[in-house]
Amino acid sequence: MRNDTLPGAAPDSRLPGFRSLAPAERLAEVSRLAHLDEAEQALLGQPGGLPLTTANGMIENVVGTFQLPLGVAGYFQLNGRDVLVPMAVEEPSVVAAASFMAKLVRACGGFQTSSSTPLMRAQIQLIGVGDPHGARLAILKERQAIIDIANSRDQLLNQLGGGCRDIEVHVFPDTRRGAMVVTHLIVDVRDAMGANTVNTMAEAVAGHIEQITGGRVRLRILSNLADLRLARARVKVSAKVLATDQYSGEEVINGIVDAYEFAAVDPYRAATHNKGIMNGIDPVIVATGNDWRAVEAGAHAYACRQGRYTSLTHWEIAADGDLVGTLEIPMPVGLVGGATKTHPAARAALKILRVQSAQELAEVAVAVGLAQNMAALRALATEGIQRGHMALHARNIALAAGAEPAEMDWLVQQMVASHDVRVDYARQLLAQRRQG
Ligand SMILES: CC(C)(COP(=O)([O-])OP(=O)([O-])OC[C@H]1O[C@@H](n2cnc3c(N)ncnc32)[C@H](O)[C@@H]1OP(=O)([O-])[O-])[C@@H](O)C(=O)NCCC(=O)NCCSC(=O)C[C@@](C)(O)CC(=O)[O-]
Ligand SMILES: NC(=O)C1=CN([C@@H]2O[C@H](COP(=O)(O)OP(=O)(O)OC[C@H]3O[C@@H](n4cnc5c(N)ncnc54)[C@H](OP(=O)(O)O)[C@@H]3O)[C@@H](O)[C@H]2O)C=CC1
Repeated sequence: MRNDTLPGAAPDSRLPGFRSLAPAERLAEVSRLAHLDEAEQALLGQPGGLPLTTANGMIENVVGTFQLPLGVAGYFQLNGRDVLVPMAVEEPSVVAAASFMAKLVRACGGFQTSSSTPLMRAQIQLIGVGDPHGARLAILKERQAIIDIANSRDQLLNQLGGGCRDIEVHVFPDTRRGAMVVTHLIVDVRDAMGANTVNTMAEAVAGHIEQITGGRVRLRILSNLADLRLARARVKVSAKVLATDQYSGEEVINGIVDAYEFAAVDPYRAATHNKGIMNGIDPVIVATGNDWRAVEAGAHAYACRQGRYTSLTHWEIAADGDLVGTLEIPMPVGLVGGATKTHPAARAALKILRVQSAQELAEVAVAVGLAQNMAALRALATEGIQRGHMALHARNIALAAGAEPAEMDWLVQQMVASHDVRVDYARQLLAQRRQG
């Protein structure tokens, strides 16, 4: 049984004083809270968290490793459970925004999350049949035989309670290359992302499908539109909690719902709105060694499922006046396979998250995506994105302008106070200071 009340767990989402610590002190604090051992702590503290020998085994033609900052967002509350969220990302204000929303949402009961069974689809493309609808029924008649062949390829997955569960057959009678009959294997991949698992099964059943139909199989590959593997998060936030110094809670709620409606009707806005959601999701996917291209592809394809690109979130006003936000998207992530097992920092990130199944990880990612969208809409619908974002971006600008560590805080304060966060202005300030 997991201990859901960590020693040192904050009564709210703040990690008191955390942001003013040095990185090594923050790591020591997270290690204490997440029970990281000395080896894990040393690994996260070293550049990139990835030894070159391991990197060399992961991809081809390795010449080095590429590093990203790893931050930790304050405690998210998911179904009553406290979760520290590691986020690997290059963009300023993302970790701050996630932490901020974790704090606001906690005051209203936290995130409610759920997820479907981890079902992935593999597609087997069949061509060269004159009677595609007849071929479809012939394949469906062999449903159990096809499932059995698929399952014969992964005994371990079967033992773990997963495996091929069903098939679907889709007919495209009229493509420019003639009729196509596409068989889907529906596979419960348990705690794997599942691409390799289902691809192996798709290749295994191809010969049988050719025998049944007399056609020719071409592609045998998973679909990244993982619409049967959904993770969901919901928040309900009161006007009181959302109010700012300048805007009442009701104004903030109406602003967020207007912003949502804009994204719901206009694909130009929806692309940016959904990018804001992925600002939360991708850093969790990257930190845990998962395939962010697969998650991105699935999310954007899902956003188009009604024939037009639209918002992935929904924002509504409940009967009691509270703001209700929901997000339901494909979340093909794993705890085994891919880099999740080989990248040592990814293993440490999973330990910080204390997730025990791919479904739990999927639920965390979707909650952080919803939080990130809420933070962006709250800022956009009120004072605008630039003040909060640029104040944090100012550190990047100061670095780009060549500030030394001792000059950093001073330079950031100067730029933020004058509402002018630009490299040339930063250089000018530095030159003036250095001239005395
Ligand atoms: C940036 C904030 C949070 C400032 O928010 P604020 O109210 O100006 O700052 P604050 O100092 O009063 O802090 C409020 C809380 O934010 C967190 N926080 C604040 N600073 C830090 C920090 N340094 N380190 C860690 N946590 C921080 C922390 O939780 C803090 O609470 P406290 O701990 O003080 O009780 C807010 O303005 C915000 O949420 N803005 C949105 C930022 C955002 O969305 N960034 C993404 C980049 S823009 C983009 O790519 C997407 C977009 C916008 O185009 C998507 C779209 O269009 O929909
Ligand atoms: N279009 C795409 O998105 C594509 C992505 N990929 C890549 O595929 C990789 C992910 O593939 P994936 O299949 O997850 O990786 P793996 O094949 O490495 O891992 C899955 C295997 O792990 C074993 N396993 C052990 N424990 C479990 C468990 N609890 N639950 C489930 N399986 C378990 C299973 O059996 P056994 O040990 O018997 O194999 C399973 O087949 C990623 O690197 C991704 O980038 C590849 C091709 C295309």
